[in-house]
Amino acid sequence: MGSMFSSPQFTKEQMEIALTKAKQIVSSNPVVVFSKTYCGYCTRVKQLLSQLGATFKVIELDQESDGDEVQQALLEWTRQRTVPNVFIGGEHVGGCDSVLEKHQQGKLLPMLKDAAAVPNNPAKV
Ligand SMILES: N[C@@H](CCC(=O)N[C@@H](CS)C(=O)NCC(=O)O)C(=O)O
Repeated sequence: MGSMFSSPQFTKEQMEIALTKAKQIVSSNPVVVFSKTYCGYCTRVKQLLSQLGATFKVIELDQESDGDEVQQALLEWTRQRTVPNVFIGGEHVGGCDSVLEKHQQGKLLPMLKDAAAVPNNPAKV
């Protein structure tokens, strides 16, 4: 019995590699959406970011050979296992609910601007 974040199916080295990869992607892109192609919540987030004119990097975990390791690494890093798992400006934002909430609060576009993920005069949604 390990902690709730233990990952008996992967080696420590696999997890280190996956975490390093996830952090490298997050630090080198203004917006990152860890996603799965069949996930409707992911589609919603990608749609909203597109409507806002944002540049964003999508990692479809169900299409990556190391997707399960990366998902496990994201759980250990962010305490979130589900997709979408969204980062803006290197900061963890959360899932679809969190992103939509930020948008409803009028906070999403400013975050995207701060991260230089949108042009100066993006379309309003
Ligand atoms: N409340 C979450 C729902 C996300 C969710 O349920 N995602 C599903 C896929 S549609 C998931 O990650 N399931 C676990 C998995 O795919 O490993 C959100 O707003 O992002």
